[in-house]
Amino acid sequence: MSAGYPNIRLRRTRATAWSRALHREVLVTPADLIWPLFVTEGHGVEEPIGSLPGVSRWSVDLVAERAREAAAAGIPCIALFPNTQAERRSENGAEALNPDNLMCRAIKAIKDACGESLGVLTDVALDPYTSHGQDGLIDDEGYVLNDATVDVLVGQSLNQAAAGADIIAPSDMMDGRIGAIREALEEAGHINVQIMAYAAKYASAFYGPFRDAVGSRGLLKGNKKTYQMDPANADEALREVELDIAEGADSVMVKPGLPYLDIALRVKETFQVPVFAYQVSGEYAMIEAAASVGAGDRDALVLETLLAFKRAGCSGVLTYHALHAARLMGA
Ligand SMILES: NCc1[nH]cc(CCC(=O)O)c1CC(=O)O
Ligand SMILES: [Mg+2]
Repeated sequence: MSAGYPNIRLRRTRATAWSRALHREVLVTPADLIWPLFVTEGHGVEEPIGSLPGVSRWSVDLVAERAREAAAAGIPCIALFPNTQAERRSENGAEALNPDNLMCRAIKAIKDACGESLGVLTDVALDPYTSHGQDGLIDDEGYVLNDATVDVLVGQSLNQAAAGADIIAPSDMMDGRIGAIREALEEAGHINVQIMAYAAKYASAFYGPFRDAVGSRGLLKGNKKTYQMDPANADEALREVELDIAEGADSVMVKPGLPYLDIALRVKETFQVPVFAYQVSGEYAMIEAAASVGAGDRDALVLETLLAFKRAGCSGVLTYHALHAARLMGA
């Protein structure tokens, strides 16, 4: 008698819906989702973003409404990104340090609206504030300066924490910024403000629509390859993660998402820390484009990709589909 077929038939457990449900290895629920939201000036303003169909920038009053909807749908956390007006952008991104900037006003409005029912994650990097669209301070050749940038990022982080941010998420990829930010938060008494490090962030072609959303695409000359990672590298991602954990990160992120699932899995298996993936703007646009030409069912595509992140060991996913997905799961 053979040890395999026909005694072993892997199709047995797949034969019925109840059995498939019983044997499912991972689940994705609304509690796995972080919803990125774009903020713009004004009152009662919604600005659709052309390259991100279905995603808009919202004025502070309306972003607080979106946040309430997220909490009601069971989403635990939102992520905020500001579209800073051109006249408030500058060479050194000083608006990032303004305690009354768009970001800080949005944080306060959301915390007022939602209190402890919703976490607010804030992006730390200078690209929404610089006139050149780079994430840091640049020298005469346009090279992004590491240590001088870290000093500004520390100030930006303290500014966001003072406004009420729950999770500081540095997306700049400067060396040493997690340790510097952690130390400053501790000194300022923000001992329970978390840091989610964009630890393994790649110089990716999938960020285009995001740069439209924050208004930096037209400003950016060149690329971000001197600080974001080379898509060819995986071992290097583990070194990035190891350092950020040692410097005090509470959780780490891999970005983009689906094309880098191998990185997420290796990080999880190597370090056993909370790992998040950012399913970025270009990935969202790809799913929307596929669905719009009938190449796949939108809802099924969305849910399948979210499940893939859970299978790869992620604690959660930043996705522009979050509210829609949470409602699908609740249905
Ligand atoms: N600090 C920049 C930043 N923070 C989040 C994203 C991309 C997110 C997305 O594409 O959805 C980017 C783009 C970039 O590095 O140019
Ligand atoms: Mg690093």
